[in-house]
Amino acid sequence: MSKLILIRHGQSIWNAANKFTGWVDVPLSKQGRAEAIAAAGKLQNYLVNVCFTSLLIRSIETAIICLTEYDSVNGGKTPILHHDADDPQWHGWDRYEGDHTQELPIYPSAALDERYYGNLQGLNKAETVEKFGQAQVTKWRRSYDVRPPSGESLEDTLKRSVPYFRDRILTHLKHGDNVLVAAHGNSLRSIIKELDGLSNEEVINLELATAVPIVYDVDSSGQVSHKLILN
Ligand SMILES: O=C(O)[C@@H](CO)OP(=O)(O)O
Repeated sequence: MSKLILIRHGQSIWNAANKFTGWVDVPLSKQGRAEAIAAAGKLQNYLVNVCFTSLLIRSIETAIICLTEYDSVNGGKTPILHHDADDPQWHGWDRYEGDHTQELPIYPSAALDERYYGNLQGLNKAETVEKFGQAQVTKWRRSYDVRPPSGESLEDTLKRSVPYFRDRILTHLKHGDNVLVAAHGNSLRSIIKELDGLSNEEVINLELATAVPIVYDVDSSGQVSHKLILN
């Protein structure tokens, strides 16, 4: 049985400032780094073989912290980021084959990025409620198929994150790898919607705390059989 570990990044500086963040590439706050270190402690009994993150630094920082605090988690291997070789500015290190006995691959992908928050990005959430009302802002933040102005709905996010999950992440799980996925509130809500079979209405109430690992058991056919939240 493989382990799938999902973790929302630790608190970012804009989480602390209560700002809509989306694709703005804000780093972890000091508290967020401490949360990620605490999460690493909870993962001490889980050996990770491969890791996936978004392109955003808050998810990468969280992954790196989780994978560098304890040798029992990284198996004594060095985590190495494998960047997207399609970028025209790419330096060509993808030609580096690596040594899987010494190195733990981390694959960053835009498919796991936070939901694009459009015109709300950078705005304070409380001030946005004052301006547009709680009902409208709740619709923008939590409904399944309503888009925030010029942004992505959860459904839009699901349409990029879930195929990536099925193609890339589930393939590793079926082959017996334990996988860490460090991503975002809404990219993970969309993946959990699929894994837990939540309806469009049920997912509205799904909230993920920062840096709390969620561990699923996955068998070789890709079936999920157990869910454990490491509070
Ligand atoms: O601002 C964001 O990008 C997200 C996550 O922090 O916010 P929300 O809780 O509204 O999905």
